[in-house]
Order: sequence, then structure tokens, then C-alpha cells
Amino acid sequence: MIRAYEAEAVRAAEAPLLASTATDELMKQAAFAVATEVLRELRRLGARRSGSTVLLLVGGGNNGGDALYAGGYLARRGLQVVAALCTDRPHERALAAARSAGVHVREVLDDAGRPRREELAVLADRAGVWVDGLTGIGARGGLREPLAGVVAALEDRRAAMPDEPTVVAVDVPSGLGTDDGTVPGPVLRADVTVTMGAAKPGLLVRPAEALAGRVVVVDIGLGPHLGEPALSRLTAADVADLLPAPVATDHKYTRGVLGLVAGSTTYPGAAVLAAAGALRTGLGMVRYLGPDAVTRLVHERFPEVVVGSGRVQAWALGSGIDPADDARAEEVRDTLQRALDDGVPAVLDAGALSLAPDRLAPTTVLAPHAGELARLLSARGEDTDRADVEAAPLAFARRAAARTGAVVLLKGPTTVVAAPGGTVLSQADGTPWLATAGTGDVLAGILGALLAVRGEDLAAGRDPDGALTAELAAAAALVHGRAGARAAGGGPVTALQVADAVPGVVAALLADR
Ligand SMILES: NC(=O)C1=CN([C@@H]2O[C@H](COP(=O)(O)OP(=O)(O)OC[C@H]3O[C@@H](n4cnc5c(N)ncnc54)[C@H](O)[C@@H]3O)[C@@H](O)[C@H]2O)[C@@H](O)CC1
Ligand SMILES: [K+]
Repeated sequence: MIRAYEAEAVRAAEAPLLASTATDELMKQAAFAVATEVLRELRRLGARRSGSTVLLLVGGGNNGGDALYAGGYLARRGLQVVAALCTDRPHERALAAARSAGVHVREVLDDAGRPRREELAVLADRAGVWVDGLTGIGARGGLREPLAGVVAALEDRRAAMPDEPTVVAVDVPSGLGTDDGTVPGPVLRADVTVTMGAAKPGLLVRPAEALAGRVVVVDIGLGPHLGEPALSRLTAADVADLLPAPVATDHKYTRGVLGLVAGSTTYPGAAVLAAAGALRTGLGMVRYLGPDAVTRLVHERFPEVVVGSGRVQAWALGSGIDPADDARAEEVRDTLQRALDDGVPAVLDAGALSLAPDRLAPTTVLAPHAGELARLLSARGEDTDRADVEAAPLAFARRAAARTGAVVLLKGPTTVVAAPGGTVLSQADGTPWLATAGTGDVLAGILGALLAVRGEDLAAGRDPDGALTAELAAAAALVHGRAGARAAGGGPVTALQVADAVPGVVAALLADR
């Protein structure tokens, strides 16, 4: 599990260490890790970068101090290091250490405190690696001047360079929304982010995540002082523990039964795809409820699907259903109400999202994309649109979970899952090739199967804050993403191929357990 903590939590965890360690000890540890990554990048870049300098971009806080100490290590290794001071108050001890190690220091603000763009451009051009120590977790809001101007000038320069430098961010790319994952203004995009003590939420959710590059977490001993994470990301090992692995005494009813209300004469394929997602994930049985024509189509593909109602451990509702079709809408509403009354978990996708009552249960998962989430909240009196959600998916997933009392799985290039009790997860396991019709139906099926298999643990109030439900939703996103990547193999993929790749993904995850 990758655990991410907000700036305040990291600061609080640092406090006892700062009191007990020597002056700047933590900063030097952080700086050493930054220097190590810079050397790794230079080695990787090889001859192309030989003879180039390392440019330190230094702001006025400890983030700039980290960069200066890192520059000192690199200068002692014989590298040409230049520090561009973008502040009139650099960290004094770190600056002295950098100077005495041989770092060349340049002031890049004029007397009025504005960036000297030409001087910056010359330094930027000469450097193969930029170390971004402008701001870290001490920054509040979007970058202000002069740093906003410094970042804008550097981004302009980079765009004009034939051979882009490698940017190594200290702790977080400067300007990025550390806690909320937003991009509130100019951000210096990084290739590598060396983050101290623990990951930060903004490094794991979009749109900020896309500017952080490869994230390296440096252990500076904060572990015992950190509490509950603000956000987590499941790894393969975590998901393996959540997956259905039958035992010898199991039979189809003990393994979990999923009720599926999906597909319509307009979108019959959605039923096939959701059923495929569920069956390929592995469960005892799928019971299907839908129009005869759709049932026939499901049966052609999957004769093992049982038609008609009966006892189920979870429901998957809504894929390929038109909420304007009154009879089907009624069926979804009735089924959902019974599930809520009986404490049976459910995943609500597509057409079911607009049919949900105001309040749901923590074992109900809403699975919208950004536009659907905006409509869901708008229908509950909030004035919001798709662009708002895409700019702040973490905040909107949390808000929707709090507003509905359900777990919200917000689909996107990174999936954000928020539970009403506060658990938040993010998964980025897929491939852009997954953005194709029908893959959402497969995801609903995968998640439905996981809910059904773990139905006993979720039944009637057993997951009151939605924490387990949210983990299962994140696990479904990981399985779906990996299946997509596996089926695509770097090229196009269809939804049914994604479902067909699921057993291989499940087997690989279980084998590594
Ligand atoms: N506290 C510690 O002991 C450790 C901190 N570490 C480093 O210290 C950083 C935090 O240091 P600080 O708390 O000094 O803060 P930062 O260095 O992140 O930022 C503070 C500086 O940014 C300026 N600033 C704040 N908001 C701004 C904005 N919106 N636009 C422009 N400038 C802005 C402030 O005036 C100040 O100069 C971490 O990110 C990490 O890099 C590491 O060295 C590990 C140990
Ligand atoms: K930074």
C-alpha cells in the first residue's frame, strides 16, 4: 500500500524528529536522496548529458535548502553545479555549505525582485538537469511572483530547447496542489519527484499527478509518527489479499452470487460486457434480469448465466440502461431499494446513477465518470459541471461520497475512490487505450463480482464507513486497468478483450501472493 499524507500531517510527524536530531539532519538526508536521483538520471542519460551542468532552482524555504545541500553533494562528486537564487532569503546554512562545496551561485532576481529572464534562460540552457527547490509543502495556493514568473520563464525556455533537460523536483513540483491534487497556477513539470517521508495526495491524483513524473519516496524516519493516511494506493500484493480464491469446500452459493440488471434493446451489449467482467473475475454465479432479446444475447455468449431472480450477495445495476425507459427504471429503483433495505451491496453504473435515491449505503458504490458525477451533484442542488470535476477529482469524489453516503468510484485516467467514512484511494493501473466503449460495463462486472464474493463481510451494516467497499472498488480498478494494459499490449483493445484478460491478471496476482 502506498500511503499519502497531507502537508500538515508530514509537518507534525517531523516535529519530534526535528527536536531530537542535529541541525538540518533531516534536510541533509533529504538532500542526499535528491543528489542520488540526480546522479541516477545523469547515468541514465549517459553521454548525451556529459559535461552539462546541474541547475539548482532555489526558493526561500527549506525546500530550497534541500536543493542547496543536494547541490553541495553533487559538486563534491565533481559535477558543475549552479544555484539560481530565486529569493533574497535563501537558507543560510545550506547556502554556505553549497558554496564551500564549489557550487556557483547566481542571483536571478533584479533589484525590484523580478526574475531576470535572460539570465535564467542562459543558465537553463546549459544545464542537463534542473533541480526544483522553489517551493515544497510550505507553499500555500498557486505560486506568487516572483516564482510564478520564474516557472513561466523556465517552461517557455524548455519548450524552445531541442534537448529537454531532466527536471528533478524536491518533495513536490513547485506550484502543485500538494493536498488536493489541483493545478492552481504555473507548475514546473517534473520527470522525477523525490518526496520526503511519505507520498503526498497531489502526487497520486490528477491533474497534479501528471506533472510529477516518477515518484520516489524517501524514508526519513517519519513512519512511526504518521497517523492515518489521507489517501492510499493499492499495490498488487494488497489486491491479491482482496481477491476471490476458492477453497476445496466451496460451492457456487458460498462463492458469491451477483444479480445483474443491465442492458436494454438500445444497448444490449452492455449486459454481455458486464456479465463477462463478473464471470472472468471469478464468482459462484451471475443471475441476469432483463428483456428477452438481451437475455438471448447474454446466453449466446455465456450459457452459464442464470436467468431470473433469486438470492444474491451483491447487485450490479445500470450498465446500458436508459433511465427514460420507465419500466426498466422502475426495475432498477425497486431492486436498489430492496438491496438497501436488506443491506446487500451494489454497484450503480451509467443509467442507474440518475435513478439513485438521495441517500445510499456505505456498501453501495456509485461508478460515474466526471460528467456523470457533475450531473449527480447537480441533481442534488450543487451547481457544477464536468470541467469542475476534472480540475479537482479528489475533492469532488469526497464531496459526492459525503453527500450520498455511498462509496464513489470516479472513473478517469486515474480512478479516485472515496468512502463516506473518509477512506480515499487512487489507482492508476490502466492505459489510455481503455478509453473505448464498453470498458465501463466490464468494470461494473468486475466490481460486482468482488462485492458478491465478499458479500458476507459487507452484509447488513458490516462495513459502516465503507472502508472495505472502497478497497474492493480500488481493487476492481486495478484489475480492470491491468487487464486493459495486458489485452492492449501497447495497441488498441476492445471491451470484451479487456474482460477476457481478467483471469490472467487474477491468476498472476494470486500467484505472487
Ligand atoms: N521541516 C523539515 O525538517 C524538513 C523539510 N524538508 C523540506 O522542507 C520543505 C518545507 O519547507 P518550508 O516549510 O520552509 O516551506 P517551502 O520551502 O515549501 O516554502 C516556503 C517558501 O515558499 C514561499 N511561499 C509560500 N507560499 C508561496 C506561494 N504560493 N508562492 C510563492 N512562494 C510561496 C514562502 O515565502 C517561503 O519562502 C519540504 O517541502 C521539504 O522539501 C526536508 O528537508 C525534510 C525535513
Ligand atoms: K519543489
